[in-house]
Amino acid sequence: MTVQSLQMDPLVLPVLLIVCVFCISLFRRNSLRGKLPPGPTGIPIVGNLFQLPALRPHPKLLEWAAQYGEIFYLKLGGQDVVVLNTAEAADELLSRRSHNYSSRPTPHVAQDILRGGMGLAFLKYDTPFKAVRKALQSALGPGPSKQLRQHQDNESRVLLYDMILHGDQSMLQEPLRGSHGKILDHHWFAPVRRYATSVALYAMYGKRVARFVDNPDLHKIYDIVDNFAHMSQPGSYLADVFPLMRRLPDFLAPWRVKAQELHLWEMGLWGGLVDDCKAALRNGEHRSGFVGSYLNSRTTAGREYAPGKGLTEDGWLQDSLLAYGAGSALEAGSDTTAMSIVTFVLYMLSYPHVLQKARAEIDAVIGTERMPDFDDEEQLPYFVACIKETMRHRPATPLAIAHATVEEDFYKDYIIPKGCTVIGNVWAIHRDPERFFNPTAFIPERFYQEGKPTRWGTRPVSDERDIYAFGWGRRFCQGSHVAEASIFITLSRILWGIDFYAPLDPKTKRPILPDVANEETTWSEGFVSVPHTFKVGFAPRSAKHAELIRKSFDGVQSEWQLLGLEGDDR
Ligand code: HEM
Repeated sequence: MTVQSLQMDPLVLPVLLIVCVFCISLFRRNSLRGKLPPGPTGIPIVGNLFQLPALRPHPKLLEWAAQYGEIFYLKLGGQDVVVLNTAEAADELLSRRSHNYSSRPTPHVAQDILRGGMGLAFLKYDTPFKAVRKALQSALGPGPSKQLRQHQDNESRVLLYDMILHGDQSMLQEPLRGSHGKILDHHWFAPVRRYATSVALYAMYGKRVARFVDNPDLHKIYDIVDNFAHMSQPGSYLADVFPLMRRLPDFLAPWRVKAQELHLWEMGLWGGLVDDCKAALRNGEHRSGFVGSYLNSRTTAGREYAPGKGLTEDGWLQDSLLAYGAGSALEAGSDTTAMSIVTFVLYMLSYPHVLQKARAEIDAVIGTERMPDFDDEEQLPYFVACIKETMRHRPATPLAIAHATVEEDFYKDYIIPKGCTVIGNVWAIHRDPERFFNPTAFIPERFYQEGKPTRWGTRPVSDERDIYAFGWGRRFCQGSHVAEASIFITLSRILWGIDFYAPLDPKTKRPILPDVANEETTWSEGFVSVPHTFKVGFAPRSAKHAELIRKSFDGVQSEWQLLGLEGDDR
């Protein structure tokens, strides 16, 4: 073909251009793939999707961490995924470069449809997210969260009373099912969950949970949490992984119709709680809690009426976004806290010599005339070390919540693509033998120095961190101050005042307990991995302890009355 003939054919130039663009993109893709972190080989189209158990991914990710080291790459359907397995790599990318690593991968069905695009935990890193996070900081930040402590103090007194009342019930009968078929109203997990939900409900809406047996409102909260956890699980919907499926019409996409229905059902609860705070404000009632005070400020700024799911022109959260912001915080704070308390009880029963040492410390500092208080924390370094070691050994969220990149980035020799899911592998980091001697053993002493207060070591600042149970950077758990205070006050008081014991095997006379090391039989699936129910009995440690617990429960009832809050109904 001559230059002359090329000039003559008008189609040649565009075809050449297309071929060039194709070659350049193929070359770029190949060179990019060459620089991706190493990882297991997948199969075409689905990549590694079927190699990773969707509901219990952390053991497999630990296995790959041992094989590939600090960073590895997976392809899950169309999604790039990078997994960070050392504290150094995760701190560098998720904390120090958090301007780029603070977005989220979006589970399409759970976030875009079920949550109407407003669920806080999966909001992209943009203006609405920043506005919600900033607003919530006024209730959950280090300073404001201290104002919640009086309430946590009171609710923990109710929890102690409930445990005494519960006695051996869990050991003597199989747990009765609650109204929605899942909540175990008469199992000892129920009063612990009540405590955690009540604290979060008060922090958000100035209300409390006064009963846990046959309480449909409480069950609805648990239903919403369960449902979201299930629907947001990777692998639940093909439409999450293959975007083309999102174009199917409704009659071929029943998941969309179902998620739309459930969105209305969720809004009934979260929107109703906001409406309730609005009504209280209009009636001139003082309501503590984030939503009440946010609405108060918004009204003063002339934005009383702000329907919608985004932000007003001057940056206030509109009603639906406010409803989901508060609702998401309540969800995030309920089961994580409750199950951290339950997990601690399981570990203390599994390691009686540790329980004995922690209790001896508490007894020596507190005595029998009063209960432990927040101010006692520095005097209880071994006990705090036990909490930390439990959170290290069994973090409630073994993979935290995945982050996502906003822009392409480089780490060492590797490229991290734009829009890549980035998992901070808490499970592998907490089991890194370079960091923790004999990591599978439960040894609170690793965090303990006699005579020195134990730092929590859970803060976002990388250099002061021991453990990563609350995640990283600009997505770091916003409720960590509330969570730590709850865990400290409830558990120090339980160890102080209550004897807890597992049933004994009639033949061996050994306690019947789930094995903490058995992943499948002891721990639930799901992104919050918690113990399956197990039997425990509770009794006051002495008549004196019992009297103090009962008196303080009565005292709290008077306080609820003074505060205009519902009294406990048992
Ligand atoms: C032991 C109890 C808790 C644990 C283990 C826990 C753990 C976590 C983790 C791992 C994350 C994700 C962090 C990341 O993306 O890097 C998170 C996010 C969050 N947590 Fe917690 N949490 C607990 C209690 C609470 C409480 C009590 C509240 C509030 C009352 C709360 C509110 C939140 C919120 C609002 C987020 C979402 C932050 C975002 O996406 O930007 N959490 N939590």
